[in-house]
Amino acid sequence: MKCESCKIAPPSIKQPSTGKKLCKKCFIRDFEENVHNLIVSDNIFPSKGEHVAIGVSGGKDSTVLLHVLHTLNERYSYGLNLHMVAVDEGISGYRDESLDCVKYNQKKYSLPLVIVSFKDLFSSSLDSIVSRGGDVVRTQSCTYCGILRRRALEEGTKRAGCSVIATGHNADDVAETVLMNFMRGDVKRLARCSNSRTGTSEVSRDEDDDDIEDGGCGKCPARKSEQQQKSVSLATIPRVKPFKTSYQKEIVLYAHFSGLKYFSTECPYAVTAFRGYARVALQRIQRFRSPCVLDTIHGMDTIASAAAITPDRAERGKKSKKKSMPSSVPCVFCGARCTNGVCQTCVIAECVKRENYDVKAVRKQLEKECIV
Ligand SMILES: Nc1ncnc2c1ncn2[C@@H]1O[C@H](COP(=O)(O)OP(=O)(O)OP(=O)(O)O)[C@@H](O)[C@H]1O
Repeated sequence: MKCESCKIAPPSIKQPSTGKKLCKKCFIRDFEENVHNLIVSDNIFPSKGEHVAIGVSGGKDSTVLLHVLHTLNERYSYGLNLHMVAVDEGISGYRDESLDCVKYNQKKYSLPLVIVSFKDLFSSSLDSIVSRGGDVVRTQSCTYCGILRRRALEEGTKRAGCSVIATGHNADDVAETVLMNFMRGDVKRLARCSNSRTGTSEVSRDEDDDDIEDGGCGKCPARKSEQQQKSVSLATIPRVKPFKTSYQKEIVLYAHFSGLKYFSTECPYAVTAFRGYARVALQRIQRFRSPCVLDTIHGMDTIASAAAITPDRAERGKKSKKKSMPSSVPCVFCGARCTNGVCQTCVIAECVKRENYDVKAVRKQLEKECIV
């Protein structure tokens, strides 16, 4: 039997997305070409010379992203200046080990690396936030972590002098997010969550997250300092997902065939959050209808673009603008756009600082103290 692509080498794998039997070399090339095609068709990196911060956790997705972007940047002369940004949340026995992989890859690719830690930014590691917050925080640790991590990733991006963040979110992640937002009836997030490039200045930060369990903007610092004031203009750092249409299974196979070194242990705080239900549902449906992941994404893209361009919808949008879209305002602490005057990241950072994990109560206090 011969590889269905080159018709020369024996096949090593049945490609999960197409069912084609491919040899190792053709599989790798095909994976890379698919990512390149998305980068070109979605104009993911519009400017040559752009400084791109790759969010690297040491896990499989971001390790493969680093390798593929490095490869494609050279092969197709994108002219990108690649940087690595890692967030140390302070999870002992987990993040410290995955950061070893990050450091190994930093040497391998000789790219600049910035590491930002929760301890540095929020004066507490995730371990101590969880141990001080008890069950209330433990059950929502992914939400706390996601919101603060996103803020940290942006701070790292700024420190690295980059204008865009690339993350390893893959097709499975994006399809799960579409389902989650759909099931929550969160139309605003739904309209954006399948975009391969997000984070524009018109969008309220509180509505512009993609991988956070329970909302939150991740865009603003905890305290309004002179240096952070300067960062306000960077509160709109765009984020790109070059793996938006790459299956998780193929990313793992790619890492294996390319001999990439990554950290694969599950985070000790991983809980069965809402995302878990969406994941299980998609996995079950995939057994009967294998393309359902990409179909969900493409379906969402089509609906989102149709909704944006239908003239009658635009007309209705104008008429009902005031009612349907609460206008976004700058957060009083950091200036990032939000809906209530204090963005969710500042609220969460304040919860950590005050050691009061009643998020609603802290929000109320902050609003009372800060919004006249
Ligand atoms: N600690 C971190 N530092 C820097 N970037 C991160 C970190 N954690 C996550 N990211 C970025 O966010 C993306 C999605 O992370 P998430 O934890 O949801 O997925 P994952 O499948 O575990 O990713 P990975 O396999 O890369 O760890 C990662 O691919 C990476 O680009």
